[in-house]
Amino acid sequence: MKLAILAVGHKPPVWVAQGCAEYVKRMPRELPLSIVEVKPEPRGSKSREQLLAAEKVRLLMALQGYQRMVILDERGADLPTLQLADRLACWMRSGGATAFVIGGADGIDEALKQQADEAIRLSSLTLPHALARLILCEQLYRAISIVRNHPYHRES
Ligand SMILES: C[S@@+](CC[C@H](N)C(=O)[O-])C[C@H]1O[C@@H](n2cnc3c(N)ncnc32)[C@H](O)[C@@H]1O
Repeated sequence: MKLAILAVGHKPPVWVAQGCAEYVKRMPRELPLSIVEVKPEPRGSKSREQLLAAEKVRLLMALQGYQRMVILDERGADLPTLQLADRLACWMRSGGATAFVIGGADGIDEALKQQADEAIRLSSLTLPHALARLILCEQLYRAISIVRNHPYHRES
């Protein structure tokens, strides 16, 4: 099964890119993780709805070929790490590529959110999208480590 993070945004800071690259590299061969950057709509005189609608079109293009869409949203469901690992194992059994969508500075279009299979949050805090990307990479690596009984994750 393949995983991808579809992130609305330009190149993140170097420390985010390096951190993400490290976790992408650590992912096992049977669960490759890629990061796809989706161009943000240029900010200007457009309304938030117009910006998000334009970004939605680009996200829908990028989502082609993925069978499962998981939206990252601070208002999404709480998914503790062990539950994320359970969910990941379940997705791996069902098969199909999974895309995680991270919005840009203004978030994600409401209609696109309604189309998602799941909406999860990493915290109840609003995170900058680059940081959300890095945390998600680490949590996906942690989750697959749990699934494979790798000692990266330690229970207290
Ligand atoms: C700066 S935030 C956008 C905040 C925007 N005001 C909103 O209403 O969603 C950019 C993106 O980062 C992700 N994000 C930010 N905080 C998050 C959190 N606590 N959990 C999951 N994703 C988060 C979401 O995908 C969000 O669309």
